[in-house]
Amino acid sequence: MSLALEAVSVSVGYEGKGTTARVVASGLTVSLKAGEFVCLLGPNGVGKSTLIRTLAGMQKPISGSIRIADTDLKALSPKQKARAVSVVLTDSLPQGMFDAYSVVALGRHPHTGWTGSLAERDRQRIEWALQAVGAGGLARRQVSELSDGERQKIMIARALAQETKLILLDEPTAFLDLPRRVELMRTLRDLSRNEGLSILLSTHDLDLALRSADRLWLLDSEGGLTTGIPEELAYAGEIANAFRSSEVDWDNEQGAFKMHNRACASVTLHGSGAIEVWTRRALARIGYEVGSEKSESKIRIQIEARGNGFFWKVESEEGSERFESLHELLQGLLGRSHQAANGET
Ligand SMILES: Nc1ncnc2c1ncn2[C@@H]1O[C@H](COP(=O)(O)OP(=O)(O)OP(=O)(O)O)[C@@H](O)[C@H]1O
Repeated sequence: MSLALEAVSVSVGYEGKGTTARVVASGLTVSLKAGEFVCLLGPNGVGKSTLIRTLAGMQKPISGSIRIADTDLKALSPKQKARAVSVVLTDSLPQGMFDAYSVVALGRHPHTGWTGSLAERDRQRIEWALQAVGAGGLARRQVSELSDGERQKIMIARALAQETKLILLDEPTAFLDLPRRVELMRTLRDLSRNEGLSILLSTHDLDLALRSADRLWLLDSEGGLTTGIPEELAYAGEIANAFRSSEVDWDNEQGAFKMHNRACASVTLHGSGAIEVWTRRALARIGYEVGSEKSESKIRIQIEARGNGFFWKVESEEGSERFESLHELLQGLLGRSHQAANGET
């Protein structure tokens, strides 16, 4: 399969004052296949934006070579580059007195003549790009009057209007609410599959990336880059390593980070279905660890069905208590913790 993008031994960073460069990440050898949808993940400040800007030819690599569709990036003229790769940066949302259609039309620049006048084909592509990101209704609105999320969509439509086979996006979901983030990821993934576009996007949305990317590029705080399919990287503990922190633990069964458990007591929990899941989460939130049946926990919580709802029975050395709601259960347990902390019996 041909490669849409290939980086060999690339170091990225910034020219320092004098001769020393500030290297952010080095020795990066990585590629993006045609039609592949890849998410770039990594903790704050590891160099995701720097890498995206470098791969897009907006800043020079400190060393190494970058090829786009088998051509050295350095050999491309600005117009050839604009036909080969489009970029969406979060810090470049459009301002000013333009309507959204005009901003998307700017994406046609590499395809129009020197007058910039739009042919029928250009107009069709602009319409298609607006529809593809669900922004058809925004076309005649002034960009200065759009929300950040709406302007983000317009910038993505502009990149689509540019009609490149390679699209690089830096945190395109940053301003979107959860349903819009899911929609956008799905749209981009479908575009890569249906239109054969190669898409690389950086994101902090780990869960969405795990669920939608064909492959992940994982940049760690030592500047190392690990790539692989999401499930293999998660299972092998690579994601946990890249985001290691004293505040969170990676839960390999849930495929998510959870807050580091500073458990004040252990309980056993008996129940099933969604109510069991949410009871478990509520207990974890107030610092109770749910142990297995074999654990030495002295508190046993049983969830029982009652009519359309549930009640919670708590058995311990102090006797048995019944709580009519999850809220009451938590109040009861917090009362116990408080008494224990004050040495009361
Ligand atoms: N113009 C610049 N000049 C010098 N250093 C910079 C410049 N821009 C960014 N940096 C530094 O480069 C490093 C990587 O920054 P970058 O923005 O690429 O990280 P990131 O992974 O995208 O972070 P985040 O997840 O917070 O967006 C940081 O230490 C940052 O301070």
